[in-house]
Amino acid sequence: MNQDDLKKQAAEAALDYVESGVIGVGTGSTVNHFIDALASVKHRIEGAVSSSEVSSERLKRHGIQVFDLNAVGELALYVDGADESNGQLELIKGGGGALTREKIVAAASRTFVCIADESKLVEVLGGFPLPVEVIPMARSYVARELVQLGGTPVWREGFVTDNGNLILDVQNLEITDPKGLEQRINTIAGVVTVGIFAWRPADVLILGSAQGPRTIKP
Ligand SMILES: O=C[C@H](O)[C@H](O)[C@H](O)COP(=O)(O)O
Repeated sequence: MNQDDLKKQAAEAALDYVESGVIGVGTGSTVNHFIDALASVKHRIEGAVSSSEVSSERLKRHGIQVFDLNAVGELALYVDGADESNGQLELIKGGGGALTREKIVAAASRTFVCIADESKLVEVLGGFPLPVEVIPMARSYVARELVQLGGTPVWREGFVTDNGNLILDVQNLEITDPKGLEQRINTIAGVVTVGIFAWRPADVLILGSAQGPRTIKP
């Protein structure tokens, strides 16, 4: 099985968590499989809140209604992918640049089910360059501050987030204290969101593997 098959396997296993009402839907290639699978059970739900324009378009193409988060209350379920997860289900997210809306929808949801292929499970976060969304005028300042923290920020040139901001991908970080670093980077002026999800980790991690889907809870 290739990596994409494993993503699809994890995505389809997440359908077990879909009950009713409006559900939260994330962004990325694994979530694209989830959206396609969701279409087969769309009669169960009222619709979805989405974390990106790309996912909204895909949901609508399947005839799934997309709601504004402000128009619905707390969401029972959020399904999204990740770039890395540790055993506590603390995550790095934002490889697709959707981290800010993802963090908002995850925060507004009771249960966050993360779907990924098994290569995303790591001992220590930081092998994947950490995405940080920044206000455009703060790009150089924030980059200098991230260097002070021991990282090597690289501007994702040409990429603009759904919120009109920029992304710095921070290499060479060994994230031994995810909550501490999430908080620290959030205090840098000009940072909109850091892609560490430690204060709001996933509740369930479904990993696609050659042996079938594996579910991990912290
Ligand atoms: O901004 C993008 C998201 O955080 C994605 O969930 C993450 O990058 C994982 O993407 P994929 O499922 O394509 O590996």
